Parts: sequence; structure tokens; C-alpha cells
Amino acid sequence: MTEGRFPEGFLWGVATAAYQIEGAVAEDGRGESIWDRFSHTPGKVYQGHTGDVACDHYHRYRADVEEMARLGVGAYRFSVAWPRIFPQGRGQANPKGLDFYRRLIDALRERGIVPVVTLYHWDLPQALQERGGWAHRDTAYRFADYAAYLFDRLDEAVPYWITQNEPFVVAILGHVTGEHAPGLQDPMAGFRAAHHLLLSHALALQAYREGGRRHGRIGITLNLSPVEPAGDDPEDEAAARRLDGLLNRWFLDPLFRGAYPSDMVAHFAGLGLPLPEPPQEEMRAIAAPIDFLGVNYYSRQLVRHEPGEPLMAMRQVEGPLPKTAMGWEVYPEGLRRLLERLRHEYTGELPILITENGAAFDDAVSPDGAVHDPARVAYLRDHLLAVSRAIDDGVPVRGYFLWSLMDNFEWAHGYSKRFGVLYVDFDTQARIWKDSAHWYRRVIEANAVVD
Ligand SMILES: N#[N+]C[C@@H]1[C@@H](O)[C@H](O)[C@@H](O)[C@@H]2O[C@H]12
Repeated sequence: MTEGRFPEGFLWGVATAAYQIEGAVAEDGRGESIWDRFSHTPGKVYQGHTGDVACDHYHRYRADVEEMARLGVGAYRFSVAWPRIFPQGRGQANPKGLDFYRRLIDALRERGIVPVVTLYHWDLPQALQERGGWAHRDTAYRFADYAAYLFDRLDEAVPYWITQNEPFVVAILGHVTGEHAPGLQDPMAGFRAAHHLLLSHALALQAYREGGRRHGRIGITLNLSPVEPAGDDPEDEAAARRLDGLLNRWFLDPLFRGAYPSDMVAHFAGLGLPLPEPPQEEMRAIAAPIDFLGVNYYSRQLVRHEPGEPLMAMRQVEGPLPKTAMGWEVYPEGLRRLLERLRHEYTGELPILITENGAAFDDAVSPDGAVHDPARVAYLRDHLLAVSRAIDDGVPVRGYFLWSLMDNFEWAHGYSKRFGVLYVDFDTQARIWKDSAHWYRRVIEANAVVD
């Protein structure tokens, strides 16, 4: 295929997540989430920003769907807020919560936009955290109940389900580094959470497969990055393999090989972190076949050996390439290489969806009222060319979801990092098309990378 062109039927989309855009955190029966608690804890989020209002999408969803229709997207990836469905995480359901998502899905389908639903995008009901959260095995079973509840009521209208979004980030940033909710710094809790997140995926997958007539496809989304040594010192190469082992293989190996990577299990055992041998039936369930793998790609990781770092004996270093506002290198070649690796080492002919790719830049409204973001257009163009090359090499990428539809609550960075192709004025809630939105609309229309 000509470079930059995409197969007929390629799924073009945009992506968001509930806590980052909805607001209305105490409306219509929604329960508290760990991100409500975390963002309201002083010192956790940039300038004390919270998701209390965010993009007010809960009230503005119809207009936002119209913006998606103007973009011409074929699909919209969004997440359901578990605390809207089960305010306490379990037990009594909240019909008004389900009604919101029914209205959103109806609005999408009226405009010919396919809903791609993420079941968990980090907003665990606080009541479950108080019972142990993801570090507690029972949470995996509560997740499966929540998933089955949605499958039974929405599956007719939802062709794609994603069980978990970035379990690495949930486990490590939420339970080891403490940068994300629930803000724990306990490696053993992090490893228990990682396993229970994968177990929750397996249990939801079982519920989907065994729940009678199901109409859609189900998968999981992982954040994956090439990890490279910052120098040619063998110690740096070993450090890169360790971070690859935790960031990528700790989740890919269970999902596609039915076991945690033995080199990493040995590494952690050597640190006095004797990870419990998970039951084999759980590992078999985690490795049950999925219909697609979701890949979130942003950049690569460069590492050096760092003997003093207690968990991984490594430190991430700044690379030489141009960077986004997040300080992440712009490295589109990494996406092509990642896709090739996945196909050869893990996924084979399993369809892949790029469930997130995008960049933050310091966008501003110009005197002409427009938002000119050439760096984002260049980032997106180069990454789409990388995807196109991977497809030409035989990698079965079936869709691309740009992160994000609109500027939103960027977790611990609050509203200081803008990833949207729509600029959001958070004082007025106005949405302003950035140049990248106009460009992306033309890409979708052409089904090809355009200038
Ligand atoms: N940071 N960053 C942007 C983006 C974040 O906003 C998403 O919620 C996550 O799924 C993933 O980390 C990527």
C-alpha cells in the first residue's frame, strides 16, 4: 500500500476517559472515586486541580458528539465511570448512571459513530479502596460483576469492549511511586494490584464469553514503550531489559504466554520481594484469547544502570530528540518497532487497535481566535506514517484513536497539559478547533496521511 494510506475500513477515532472529561462528580447518584479523593488531597495534583467539573461533558455530551461527527470519526473510545454505575462499587446499582451512558451511546449511534467502551480507566469507587482496592483480590470479582452488569445492558450497542486501561500505570504509579490514586508507596501492594488487575480482566472476559449471546469484541489496553539503553555499557543494556520486563513484559507475558517473565520474578525475589506463585488456573484464565490488543503509545524510555535505585537499579534519562510538553521524546519510529515486536513476539495475527496516541503542547488561542499547533500536526503525521509502515509490513493494525478529543484533566498534571485536538477554555467551556483537528478531519476523509 502507498505509504501513508490506510486499508479500507480502517477505524479512525478519538479517545477520552470519564474522570478526565465528565465532571458532575456528585450528580445523579454517582459515588466517590479514588481520583475524587486523591485530587482533593492537598499536594497531589498540580495547583489543586480536580475533576469536579473538568470539561462538563456529563452535561455537554451531545455537543461533543456533534464535534466528533464534524471530525468524521468512525469511533469514539470513552470509559464508563464505575462509581456512576455502582456508587459503592458493588451492591445497589444506580439507574441514573447507566442512563447517562445509554444516552451517550444513542447520540453516538445516531451520528454513525461506533462506541468503544473502556470498563476501567482508573476511577475505582472509593468504597472498594476502603476494602483494600486493587491490592485486594476481591476487587477483581467486584469488577467482573460490574462488567457483567454492563454487558447485559449495553452489549447490543457496543461493538468493542476494553476491560482495563494501562494496568501498569494503575499498579505502579498508584501503588509504588504514589504519583496516582490511591497514592500508595508499597511495592508488594503494587505487585498484588498488577495481578488482580489482570485477574479482573480474565474474569470479565469469562463473563463476556459465557454470558450467552454477545455481539462484540473484547480486549485490553496496555501502555507499551520501546526501552533502550542510554549508552552501550552492558549494565545499561541490562537496566533496559529490566525496565522492559516491568513496563512491557510483566503484562504481555501473562496475557500471551500464561506466566510472568521469569527473569523479573527472579530479580524481585533477589530483592526480598518473593512474589506469591499465582494459582495456575488464574494464569490460564489471564491468557485466554482476546479479540484485539489495545496499544497506548507515546514515546520511548531511555535508561541507565543506577545501582542505588532499590527496585530496578535503573534511572530514566532524558533523550536527545525533540520533546512534547510532557518532556517525552517525539519518537515515531518507536511505534513502528513496537508494533513489529508485538506481532513477532506476542500477538501474531491478532488485531491491534492503537487505543491512544497523541501529544501535549503548550497551546494558546491566537489573536486570530485560532489555535495553531504545528508541532502536534507533525507529531500525529509522523506517528501515523509509522503505523502505515507497520501495516504495510503486515502488522494487523485495525484502528487508531487519537488522544485526545479535547483538552482535559491530565491526572497529577491537572489542566496544565493539553492533549486535545479541541482546545478547551475551562472558564467558559468553549471548545475551539486547533489546526490539528482540521488536519485530522482531512486525514480521516482521505483515509491517508495528508500534508
Ligand atoms: N499522560 N498522558 C496522556 C494519557 C492519559 O491522559 C490517559 O488517561 C492514559 O490512558 C495514558 O497516559 C496517557
